[in-house]
Amino acid sequence: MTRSEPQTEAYDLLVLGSGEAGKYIAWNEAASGRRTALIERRYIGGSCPNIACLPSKNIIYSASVAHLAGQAAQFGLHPAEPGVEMETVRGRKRTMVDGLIKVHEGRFARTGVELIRGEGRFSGPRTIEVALDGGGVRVLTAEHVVISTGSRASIDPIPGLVESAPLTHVEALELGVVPAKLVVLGGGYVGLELAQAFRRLGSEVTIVDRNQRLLSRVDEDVAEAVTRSFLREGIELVTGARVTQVEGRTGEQVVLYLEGGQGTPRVSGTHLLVATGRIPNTQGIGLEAAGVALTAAGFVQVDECLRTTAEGVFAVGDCAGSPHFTHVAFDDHRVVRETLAGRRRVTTGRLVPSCLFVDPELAQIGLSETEARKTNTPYRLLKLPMASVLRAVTTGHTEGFLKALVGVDDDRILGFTALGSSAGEMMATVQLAMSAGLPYTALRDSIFAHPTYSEGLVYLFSAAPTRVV
Ligand SMILES: Cc1cc2nc3c(=O)[nH]c(=O)nc-3n(C[C@H](O)[C@H](O)[C@H](O)COP(=O)(O)OP(=O)(O)OC[C@H]3O[C@@H](n4cnc5c(N)ncnc54)[C@H](O)[C@@H]3O)c2cc1C
Ligand SMILES: NC(=O)c1ccc[n+]([C@@H]2O[C@H](COP(=O)([O-])OP(=O)(O)OC[C@H]3O[C@@H](n4cnc5c(N)ncnc54)[C@H](O)[C@@H]3O)[C@@H](O)[C@H]2O)c1
Repeated sequence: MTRSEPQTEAYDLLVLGSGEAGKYIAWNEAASGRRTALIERRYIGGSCPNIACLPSKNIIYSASVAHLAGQAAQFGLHPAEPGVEMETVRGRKRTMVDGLIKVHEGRFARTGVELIRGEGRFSGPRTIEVALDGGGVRVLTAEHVVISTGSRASIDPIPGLVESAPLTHVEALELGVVPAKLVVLGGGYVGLELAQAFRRLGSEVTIVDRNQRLLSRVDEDVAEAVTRSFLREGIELVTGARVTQVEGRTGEQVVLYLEGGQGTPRVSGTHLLVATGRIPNTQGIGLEAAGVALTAAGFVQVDECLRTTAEGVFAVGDCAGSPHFTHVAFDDHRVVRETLAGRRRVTTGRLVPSCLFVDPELAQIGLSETEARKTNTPYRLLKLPMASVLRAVTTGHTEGFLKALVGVDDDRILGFTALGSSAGEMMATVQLAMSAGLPYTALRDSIFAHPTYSEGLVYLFSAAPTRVV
């Protein structure tokens, strides 16, 4: 008996993966009348609302409440009996995620995007075969296709690592128990945020990183301040370490054998979290059949308008090698939207902010001091301790500093770093000034409400040495 081949169904637009850029492109195009389908194998709305940004910030917030509760006496309150119910912490996160999924489903329905649940794979140019979740196959083709398949946690080929069944962020954010002793491999964004959160929820935590210091790409004074605050909270750090072997199983007992690492031969724990970077989801999805080329690093090769090497096919977000942030993926959607509309918007020259959600928070935009020195860019340096920001004095959150680089030939703001409470919010104000090309004096001379954290910007920029004309 021969099985009949599924008929090819024609669309105006197909999107593979429902991450940030992909979903917005789909919603936008469908709302303007194009017949659009989006294929998603698991996470409605992509990683951000399901397994990444938002659930991690939800759990980080629970951890910060636990941390504050531990300091109750300082605020004149009777200290609460310490105790974290991780199942409740997880329940709060799950409720949020369920709500976000409903919001996404509503938007798919309202905009008229056909949401197809299944695993998609190119079978030819602008043609995708979908193995449907409920069984069966559909073959879809379209005038335009957007690849928005994201990335996943990378697991290095270290002997015994896979066998130890380590947690990635996905499993760590689903824990119903607080690990007694958590080893975090990788002290980057994911590692630092989750290490501090689990420490505050009650775990003993050790971070192991191959670099000589944490945050190797940020200015030394910033990295030192973050390191100090981590050590003060009792987080152990082993840097400059190469893991040669892993033994045991996560959830029971794991041992990491090290070379380097300031002479620490091994670290052990009950749980291992791997946070050593990302791998783009670009393998096994038939990109060869679609005529879509990859870069040497495995990202989809794109031009400044996010067009791939195949006519009519775009790639966006992590899989296209855009800086791995949800706000950048969102901007990728604008680039494709404008390109589809025949207008020009590009990815080059974007001012990309970042915010690391540790406490104190670390927000950065533009040029760092390290980059300025590397590129021989002259600058005036302004620095203000958070202890001089009156809002911080009222809350007691005085750790950290504000730092800005201002031009020497003009008054442009070249870069800004905030390490402190509400750092991300303060950065947004500076970012707006930078993108509008305003001189630093516009912030210096503004009237910001007192006492807000942003008021600190007035004091920071008032400290600028006068430009020699
Ligand atoms: C723990 C963690 C915390 C983070 N926190 C932040 C933060 O605070 N702020 C920030 O800006 N960024 C943060 N990021 C980064 C951010 O999550 C990513 O940059 C962003 O989600 C990338 O979006 P994307 O659209 O490229 O991919 P994704 O959101 O990963 O979407 C890709 C989607 O495609 C689907 N898919 C893949 N292949 C197929 C296929 N063959 N068929 C069907 N569907 C498929 C996947 O299931 C997924 O839903 C964090 C990342 C992690 C891991
Ligand atoms: N707040 C945010 O915006 C946020 C939060 C989480 C993640 N993200 C995004 O997700 C990306 C991925 O995060 P990540 O933390 O997985 O990667 P990362 O690149 O930020 O950090 C990886 C760290 O692991 C270390 N490392 C790599 N291999 C190692 C090994 N074998 N042994 C020891 N150390 C090793 C690296 O030296 C580095 O410090 C980030 O770059 C960021 O773009 C953003």
